[in-house]
Amino acid sequence: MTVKTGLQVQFEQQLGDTSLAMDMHIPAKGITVLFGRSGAGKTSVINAISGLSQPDSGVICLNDRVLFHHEQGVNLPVEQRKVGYVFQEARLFPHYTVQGNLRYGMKTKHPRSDMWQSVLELLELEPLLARYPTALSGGEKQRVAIGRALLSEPDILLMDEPLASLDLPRKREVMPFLEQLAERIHIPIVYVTHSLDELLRLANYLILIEQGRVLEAGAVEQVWSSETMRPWLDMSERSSLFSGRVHQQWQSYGLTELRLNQHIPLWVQHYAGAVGEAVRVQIRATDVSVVLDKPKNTSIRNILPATITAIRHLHNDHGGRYVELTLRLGEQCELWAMITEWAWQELRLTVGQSLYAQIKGVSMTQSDVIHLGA
Ligand SMILES: Nc1ncnc2c1ncn2[C@@H]1O[C@H](COP(=O)(O)OP(=O)(O)OP(=O)(O)O)[C@@H](O)[C@H]1O
Repeated sequence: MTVKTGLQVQFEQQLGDTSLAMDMHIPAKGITVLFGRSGAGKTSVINAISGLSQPDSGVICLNDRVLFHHEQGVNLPVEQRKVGYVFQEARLFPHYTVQGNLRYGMKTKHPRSDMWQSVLELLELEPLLARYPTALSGGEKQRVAIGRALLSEPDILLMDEPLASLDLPRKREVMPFLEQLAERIHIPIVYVTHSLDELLRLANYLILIEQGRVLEAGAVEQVWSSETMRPWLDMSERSSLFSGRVHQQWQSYGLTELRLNQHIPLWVQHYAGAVGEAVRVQIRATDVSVVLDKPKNTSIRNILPATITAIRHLHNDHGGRYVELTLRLGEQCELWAMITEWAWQELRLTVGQSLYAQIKGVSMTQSDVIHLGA
């Protein structure tokens, strides 16, 4: 195996009746989400990386450090792997204050003050330092657990469903801190989740796992639109993901113009971001319609030239019939539109046909635009 930066994971492991055969590369920076059904093998990957379990064969390398190499007999113990681990439950020591919990995992009792300070600031922990865990909310506990993991100065951060035990308001409270992590912490972050919402908000890179194997891996926008993702998304959730940037603000109308994949303009409801800020945009297939001739005098603000690249007939359990169109907007830029069978038939749509995609600016709200970085 050639040494690349980031994490190389290739191993086989028999766990009860399950045979795992994992092979993946995790980028050196950003959040990599491991996604898949219960029992697919996500936690087993985390355990193999951290050293909590030992594969039967294979190699695990973090940058140029070998953590596990079956043939060479290398199997670094957990404490030498420089791994930060955040579990579903915060697992704080109840008899220590937040400050005591944070100091617990630190290598030196007198850490570099800039490190201590930046973790406190990143996770807004300063006001909590004197409290005991019993006086913290679930979300606050998780922020302390993340802080404790970061203060151990790890080379990689592993997070196994860190929001799963929190209710929705607490999840929303912690999510912005997690979004910040990818921008501010320059180590690989591996994040296990079942939640599509967490995946959409946090993943830079996505690895789909099924029955102990990697089904698909790549940039989240690319994996999201792959066939492998289809079983996860019911019709109302079918959507396209784009990376883009804030291009201009039109304050008097409360609108923001984004540019998708650098050049495709998209007006959305006001998004509070600076010009140039990187964003991810989710466009639901049910919010996209098509028209053969460029419309005039229309209320719709986004009218984009497109070509049909695929047509798929779908039906739901309630007898509803739909047609899903894949529309090419530009190089590596595909948009889905969901229309009725009736419209498909009347417009005589065919693959290769040129037309216009229409997206109502008012249907694109703050929650569809996700901050990615400056
Ligand atoms: N120690 C073990 N002994 C026997 N089987 C195991 C052991 N650990 C895990 N397994 C099995 O290996 C498979 C993968 O488990 P793993 O916990 O990695 O899945 P997962 O994708 O993380 O699931 P979940 O999302 O439910 O946590 C499962 O079928 C599980 O039952």
